[in-house]
Amino acid sequence: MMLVVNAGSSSVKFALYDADLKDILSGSVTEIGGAARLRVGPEEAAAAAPDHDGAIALILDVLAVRGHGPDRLTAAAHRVVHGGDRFTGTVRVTPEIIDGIAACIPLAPLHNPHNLAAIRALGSLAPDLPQVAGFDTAFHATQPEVERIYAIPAEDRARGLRRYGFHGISYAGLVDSLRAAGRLPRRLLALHLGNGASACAIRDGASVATTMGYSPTSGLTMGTRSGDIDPMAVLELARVHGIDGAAARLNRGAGLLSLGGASDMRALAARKDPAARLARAHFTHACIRHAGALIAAMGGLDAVAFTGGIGENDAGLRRAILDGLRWTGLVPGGAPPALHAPESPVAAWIVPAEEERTLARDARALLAS
Ligand SMILES: Nc1ncnc2c1ncn2[C@@H]1O[C@H](COP(=O)(O)OP(=O)(O)O)[C@@H](O)[C@H]1O
Ligand SMILES: CC(=O)OP(=O)(O)O
Ligand SMILES: [Mg+2]
Repeated sequence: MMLVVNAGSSSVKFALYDADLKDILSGSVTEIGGAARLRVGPEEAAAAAPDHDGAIALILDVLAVRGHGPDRLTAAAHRVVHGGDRFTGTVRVTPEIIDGIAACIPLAPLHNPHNLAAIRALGSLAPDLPQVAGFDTAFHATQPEVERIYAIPAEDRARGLRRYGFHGISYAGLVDSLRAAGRLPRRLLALHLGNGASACAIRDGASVATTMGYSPTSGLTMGTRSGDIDPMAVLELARVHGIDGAAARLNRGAGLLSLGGASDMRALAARKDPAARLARAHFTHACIRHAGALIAAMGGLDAVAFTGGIGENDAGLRRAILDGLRWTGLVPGGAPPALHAPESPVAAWIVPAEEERTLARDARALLAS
């Protein structure tokens, strides 16, 4: 039995699979630090999870109570968000790998610490349990050099200052799902819209360009992250608030939270005041504007796919984004999971994020090799 742990910026999701990757149990702790909720299978309830460490401990407790303690596991697989230059594939966790993941913490402060916390918590409960790490950055290793590099001096580029891209486990799973359904188009615009949000141009199943770069702070407007902001504005923030203060503002105090007073899209959708509307409008505009650049980067558009908590659930926001893409020829319509009218030359789909299953499949392949 394999346990998969997916620690995102606002949630920790988990799934248990048997040796054939059949589902045994899955669940999540969401809205960590806010009105946290624990879901185990079909049951959902309010939970005490003030932070990610609390959420991970809660999940391990719940699993143990249900007879799925660490002693019953044969392997664990973890999502790790930033792999830097070092990790471009799934790896077996060793002390050196843990050091390598820790070295990437400054690049993904909302993620890598929690990814490591889950690895360490299981490592101390079950020291002999094989653990595997899959990286969000790996899917983007196919991007061309012009997309990958920033136009900055060579010595700074040599320090690893380049675009990496994230949500790669989600995009890889999405490509697999569409391919399995016989619907993988040549030029796909994929939007992973969750607490963290990004979009990716995928040509023939491979990443060509994406909105996130050096860190998961750039690109689209997010729950608490700014998305794109001029580098000189970042320096001004650092001058006024110090470097750590600027980093905290850009990662934890910006985005929907700064515009609408809440980071949670569902909460914003329920409000009708101007601040909530502006936050949703900024998010929508960023998606449409970046979509244009991504469509150009892959030379046109055959299909759009929405995934992530917002992408899968917020019909109003999806409609607004698709309306903004009518210039591509896309005609919104149809019945979910299809989002396009029968005559539309461009398709659109909802594709549930399958990060846990994708991690499990990769981990199983690695451990079998
Ligand atoms: N029904 C819904 N309508 C609008 N937004 C939703 C809905 N369900 C979930 N969301 C939003 O999805 C986001 C969380 O997405 P998720 O992918 O689970 O997060 P994470 O990035 O932490 O993995 C939150 O902003 C949440 O409000
Ligand atoms: C990379 C990233 O932003 O992940 P999440 O959406 O899970 O926060
Ligand atoms: Mg996520």
